[in-house]
Amino acid sequence: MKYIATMQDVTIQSGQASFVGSQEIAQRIRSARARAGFTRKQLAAASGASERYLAHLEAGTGNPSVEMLLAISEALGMAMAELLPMGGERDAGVAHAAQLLRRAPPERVREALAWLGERPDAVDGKGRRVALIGLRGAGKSSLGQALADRLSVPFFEISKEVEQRYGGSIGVLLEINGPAALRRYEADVLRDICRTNAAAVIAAPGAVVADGKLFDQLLRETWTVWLQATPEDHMSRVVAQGDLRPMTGNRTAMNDLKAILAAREADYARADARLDTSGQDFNHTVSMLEGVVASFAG
Ligand SMILES: Nc1ncnc2c1ncn2[C@@H]1O[C@H](COP(=O)(O)OP(=O)(O)O)[C@@H](O)[C@H]1O
Ligand SMILES: O=C(O)C1=C[C@@H](OP(=O)(O)O)[C@@H](O)[C@H](O)C1
Ligand SMILES: [Mg+2]
Repeated sequence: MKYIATMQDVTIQSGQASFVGSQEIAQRIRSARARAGFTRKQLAAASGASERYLAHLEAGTGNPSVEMLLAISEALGMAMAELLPMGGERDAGVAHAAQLLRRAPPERVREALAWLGERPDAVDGKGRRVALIGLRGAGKSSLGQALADRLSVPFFEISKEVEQRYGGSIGVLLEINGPAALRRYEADVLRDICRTNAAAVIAAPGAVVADGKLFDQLLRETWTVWLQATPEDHMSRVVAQGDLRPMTGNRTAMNDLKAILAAREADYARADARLDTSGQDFNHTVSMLEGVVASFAG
């Protein structure tokens, strides 16, 4: 087995092996897992690592093999380099610039691309397609359908389209074919919706930001709106629907929800617009959303 650290790097702290960079790898795995909305158990199942082993890695006391880091990064839908200190870049300046770009709003990224001589994506590539993003309970499905009705355009829910195309539930798809297959289905469904509909409202999967490629595709091909709500509203809306999927069997549900929101905030913030849906009734929110969308189309 190959190890990331050489023996000289390994120091023994209270009986556990740790090495230079182990804390940074630990932090990157923790935040990538929160962004993906995986419990430790789910990541263990998807990557083949044991829960106990993941706990060590996330505490900075594990010493992962290249093979294991690769399995974890694939389960999280990211490049292995993203789990390594300095984003896998050898030059600290390039690593810092890459980090800033990942967090920058779309217009700054377009400016940076233009400065580098790259042609930014044409704005009309988004047509009159609107995609709603946000955590479970934000209102992607319900506000999305209501907005599509008001605008008289078709409504698509990416997860439902995937299930239809696959011929089974997302749960079964994940269990049998794995997360990479789900990502392929989502990307194909989005591409086909955009190819065949100049105008549409699309509800993105809640965890869309965890898949960098899919999220980039969505930002390029649709006008995106981040539906925001307080953690309390997210929780009460999901509970009111009787669906406890993200929180099942989890005693620290509210803390987890807050951690997922915090971990995803910078990514959700890349949307073209945001709308706070908390503290107001549903129909008023639909009207506000209509106003936001009108500002895109002019
Ligand atoms: N102001 C509001 N904005 C959005 N949803 C609201 C609002 N007030 C109440 N709700 C309710 O909250 C729930 C949002 O859930 P849903 O649309 O399924 O979200 P998502 O698809 O993002 O998980 C719906 O049942 C909706 O009727
Ligand atoms: O945000 C998330 O991590 C999730 C959101 C849910 O999707 P919707 O918000 O599209 O219902 C569902 O796929 C799953 O519970 C994970
Ligand atoms: Mg939904």
